[in-house]
Amino acid sequence: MQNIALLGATGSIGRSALAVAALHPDRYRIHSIAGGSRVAELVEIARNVHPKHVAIADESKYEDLRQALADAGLKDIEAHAGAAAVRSLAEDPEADAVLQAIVGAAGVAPTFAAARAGKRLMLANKESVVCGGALLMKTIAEHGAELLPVDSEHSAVFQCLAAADEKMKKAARIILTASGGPFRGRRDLSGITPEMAVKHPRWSMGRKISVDSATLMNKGLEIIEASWLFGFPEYRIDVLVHPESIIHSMVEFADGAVMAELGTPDMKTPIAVAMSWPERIASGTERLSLAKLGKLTFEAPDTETFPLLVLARESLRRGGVASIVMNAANEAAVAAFLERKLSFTGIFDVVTSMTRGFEAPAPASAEEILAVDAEARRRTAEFMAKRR
Ligand SMILES: NC(=O)C1=CN([C@@H]2O[C@H](COP(=O)(O)OP(=O)(O)OC[C@H]3O[C@@H](n4cnc5c(N)ncnc54)[C@H](OP(=O)(O)O)[C@@H]3O)[C@@H](O)[C@H]2O)C=CC1
Ligand SMILES: CC(=O)[C@@H](O)[C@H](O)COP(=O)(O)O
Ligand SMILES: [Mn+2]
Repeated sequence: MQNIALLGATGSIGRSALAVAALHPDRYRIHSIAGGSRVAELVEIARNVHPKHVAIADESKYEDLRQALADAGLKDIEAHAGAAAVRSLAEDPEADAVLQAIVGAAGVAPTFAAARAGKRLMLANKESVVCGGALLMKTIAEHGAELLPVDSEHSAVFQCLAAADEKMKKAARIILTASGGPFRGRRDLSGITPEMAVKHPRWSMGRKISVDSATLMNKGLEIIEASWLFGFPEYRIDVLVHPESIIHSMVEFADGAVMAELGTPDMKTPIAVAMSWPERIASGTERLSLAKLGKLTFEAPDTETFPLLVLARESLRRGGVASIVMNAANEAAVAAFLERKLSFTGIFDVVTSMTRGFEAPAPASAEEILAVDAEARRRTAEFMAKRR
C-alpha cells in the first residue's frame, strides 16, 4: 500500500489523481490532502477518501476548515492551515509519495521539501521545476528522491527515454508537441477575453495553465522543464504544433529513430504512469482509436504572433534568475488578465519587459528563489500599475 500526499487535491490534476487512485484501493491510500483556499471542496474530498491530514494554504480559513470537518462528522481528521502546513505534508515521514499538483510558484517550497525528504515525487507543478532549475535537480539527487513527471509531454519523453543510457541521451533530440491553443492560426490577438482564453481545444485544465496554453507560455515553461528534468540543452528541444494532442511528445535518436508516446488527451494516463512506474495500472482513460481519428496533423509554431516561446528559450539560455522572473511576471500578468485588468497581448508585453529587465545570479536555496519570486511580483505589479 502506497500512502500518497496529494497537494492541489481540489484542482484539475488533483481530481484526476483521485479518480485513478479510486480504481486501485488495494494499492493507494490518500494519506493527506492540501488545497489553496476552498474549504467545501477539500472537505468533500475528505469525506470520500478519509485522509489522516487536511491542510489549507490560506491561514484565515483554519477555523472554517476545522468546523466544516466537524460538521461532516470527520473530527478524527487533523486540520492544518498555512504554507508551512502544506510543506509539512510533503515531508511527512508517513507519506511514501507526494503528488504535487499545486498551481504556480506556491509549489516551490513543497517540491523542495519532498525532494529533501527523499520522496517519490510525482510532479505536475512545472513552475517549481522552472524556478528550481539546477538546484532542485541537485537536491533530488543528493537526497535520493525519485522524480516522476506528470506533465503530459514530460511523461511522454520520460517513457520514450526509459530504455536510453546517458550516451544515447546525449545524441538525442526532444520534440515537445503543442496543441497551439485556442488561438492557433490567428495573427490578430486583440479583443480576447478570459472566457475565450480558458477554452482549451483539447485538455480540460485549471484557468492559469489554460491561459498559458493560449499564449504558448505553457510550451515555453515546458521547454525549461524538459531541459532540467532530462538534462537536455535548449537547442536540443524542439516544439512541434500538433492540434489533435494525440502524440504527447517524441524523442529522436542518433540513428534517426523517433519514439513517441500516444494516447487520448486525458491526464489520468500520465498520472497513472507516475503513480505506478515501473509497473502499469489501469487509468480509466478512454482507449485511443487511430482508425476513428483518421489523420494527425502537424505545423511549426508561430513564434512571431506568440513571442513568449522565444522569451522562454532566451531565459533558459541566460540562466541566473531569468526563468524565475519570467514565471513570476507571467503568474502576475495572467492573474491580471483573468481579472480583466490587462489585455491578452498585454501579457506578452509585461512578461517580456520584466524578464529582460531583471538580472542576478542563480539563487542558492529555495528561500532565495522565493525572495526573487516575491521581488519580481512586486516589480511586475508596479509596472502594470504604471501602464494603466
Ligand atoms: N490541468 C492539467 O491538465 C495540467 C496541469 N499541469 C500543472 O499542474 C499544476 C496544477 O494545475 P491544475 O490542476 O490545472 O490547476 P487548478 O487551478 O485546477 O488547481 C490548482 C490547485 O492548487 C491549489 N492551490 C492554489 N494555491 C495554492 C497554495 N498557495 N498552496 C497550496 N495549494 C494551492 C488549488 O486549491 P484551491 O482549489 O483551494 O484554489 C488547487 O487544488 C500546475 O502547475 C499546472 O501547470 C501540468 C500538466 C497538465
Ligand atoms: C495536458 C498538458 O500537459 C498541458 O500542459 C497541455 O500540454 C497543454 O496544452 P498545450 O500543448 O496547448 O500547451
Ligand atoms: Mn503539458
